[in-house]
Amino acid sequence: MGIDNAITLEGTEDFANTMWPGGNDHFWYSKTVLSYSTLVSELEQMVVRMVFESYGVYQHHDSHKDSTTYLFRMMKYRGPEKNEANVGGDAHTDKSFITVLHQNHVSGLQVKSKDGQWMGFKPSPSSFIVMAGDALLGWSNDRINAPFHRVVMSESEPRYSVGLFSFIKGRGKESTIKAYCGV
Ligand SMILES: O=C(O)CCC(=O)C(=O)O
Ligand SMILES: [Fe+2]
Repeated sequence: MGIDNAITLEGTEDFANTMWPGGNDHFWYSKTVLSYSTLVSELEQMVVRMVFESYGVYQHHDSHKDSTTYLFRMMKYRGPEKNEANVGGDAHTDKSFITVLHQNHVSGLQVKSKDGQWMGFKPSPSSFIVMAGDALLGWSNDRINAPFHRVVMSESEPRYSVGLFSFIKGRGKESTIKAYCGV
């Protein structure tokens, strides 16, 4: 399930109205998603500022920020039944510029290293995972890798995760690092 324009009240209310048509008690939901997405978008923006700064293109940061939109997604993965194949998620890279993931205490997310090893980790409910997506790979002219990742469920408890995905609206190659610096 995904919510477009997740850092605007219109976006979160649109979603709540679709999920609970005619209901008027879902305002708490829109407000909760809005405040979560807004806070996590500040983390995303801090990472973007660091990236722009480290490549010496900080002067382009404001226009990038103005054209950023956020998608919020909630996920639930149940534990596998006996002898059942993986019930998690297939390996993929994200289409986003940056993805910020947060989850409960049940492990399952694995990230593929550049040398092809799948790496799992012990999750912490007070940590966030920040990952580059395909749009950042393209923006950086292949300097920043968008890692393959997947969810492999082995525990019986359900795994809950939420993701905030940033996207750049309506921008093409004219706003990539190559266009800024020629490399
Ligand atoms: O559930 C997770 O932690 C990962 C989800 C994911 O990879 C995605 O939604 O693109
Ligand atoms: Fe993903």
